[in-house]
Amino acid sequence: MCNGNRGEDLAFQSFSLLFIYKRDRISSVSLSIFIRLLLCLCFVTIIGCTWKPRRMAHSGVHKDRGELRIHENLDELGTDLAEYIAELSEASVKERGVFAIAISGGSLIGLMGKLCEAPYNKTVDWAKWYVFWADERVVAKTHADSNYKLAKDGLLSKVPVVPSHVNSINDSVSAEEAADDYEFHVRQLVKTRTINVSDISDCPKFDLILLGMGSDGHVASLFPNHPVLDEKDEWVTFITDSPKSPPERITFTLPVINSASNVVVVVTGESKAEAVHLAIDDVGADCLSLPARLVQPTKGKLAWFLDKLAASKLDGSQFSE
Ligand SMILES: O=C(O)[C@H](O)[C@@H](O)[C@H](O)[C@H](O)COP(=O)(O)O
Repeated sequence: MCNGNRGEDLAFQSFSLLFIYKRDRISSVSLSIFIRLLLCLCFVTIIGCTWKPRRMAHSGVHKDRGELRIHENLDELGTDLAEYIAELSEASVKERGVFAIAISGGSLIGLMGKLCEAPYNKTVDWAKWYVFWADERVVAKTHADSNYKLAKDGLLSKVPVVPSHVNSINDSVSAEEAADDYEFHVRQLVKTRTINVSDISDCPKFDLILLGMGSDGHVASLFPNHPVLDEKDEWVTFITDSPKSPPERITFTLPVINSASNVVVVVTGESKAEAVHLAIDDVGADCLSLPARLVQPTKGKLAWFLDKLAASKLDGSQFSE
């Protein structure tokens, strides 16, 4: 019972006890034991009234589109996402001694914010993190459109990552040169196994690639019907005609995304519900051009972190608890 009645009951019990003590002269020892028990009862009652279990609105495994983690609200999604990333980090550091994570831009960074709070700001082995971008806008790193600036301001400046482990793009060259330069840099870190390598495709095998998704189903800077979706050899490519501003970007290609050990797609809001439905449910051939539909890790694990609004058009019959 978590309401005022409990408080009244406790007050009545305490008063009754004091009355009996005076009348029957109960020993002060028994009285102090009883009062301690009463205080413990109060504490347990208060905890019982305030503790909220971390509730996931729904979780399940889609028959071939990975794990769905659907949340009531952004706060709960952020808590679950932080825990998920922390667990992947711990497992990777244990296995490989490092955690190579590639992030995207957009609302994803804000939803990662709980990693900057207790306990993760202290429990995550941040010194073992190597941070990369799954896509980046070709603008100065100080520009408001920069994904590096977004992540630095919203996450990296608040946790003790090693600055030299933060791998941003060369922002002083053209989009094509920035893509070539970034790919060369990734190749060097694959050689040292800071980034793992896929035993199937020789692609870099990031421990985790975090993606957002647009309402058109784009992920990273891979947009619908764009030729870069067919890029099979390069690890990092570039576009100069992004339908989402700014126009010039570099991006991981699908072979790199699908070689990752873990891919997480974080999508929130009703405006994305149709794209989520097309990216996850079996809706026939017309969804195959959707970039998010083409995210299908070869051996890695795919997980979707959704709020209820983004998940509102999903066909629940296609996934099991
Ligand atoms: O550089 C970018 O623009 C992002 O990497 C992009 O892929 C983003 O993740 C999606 O557009 C979703 O963005 P929102 O979550 O902000 O809608």
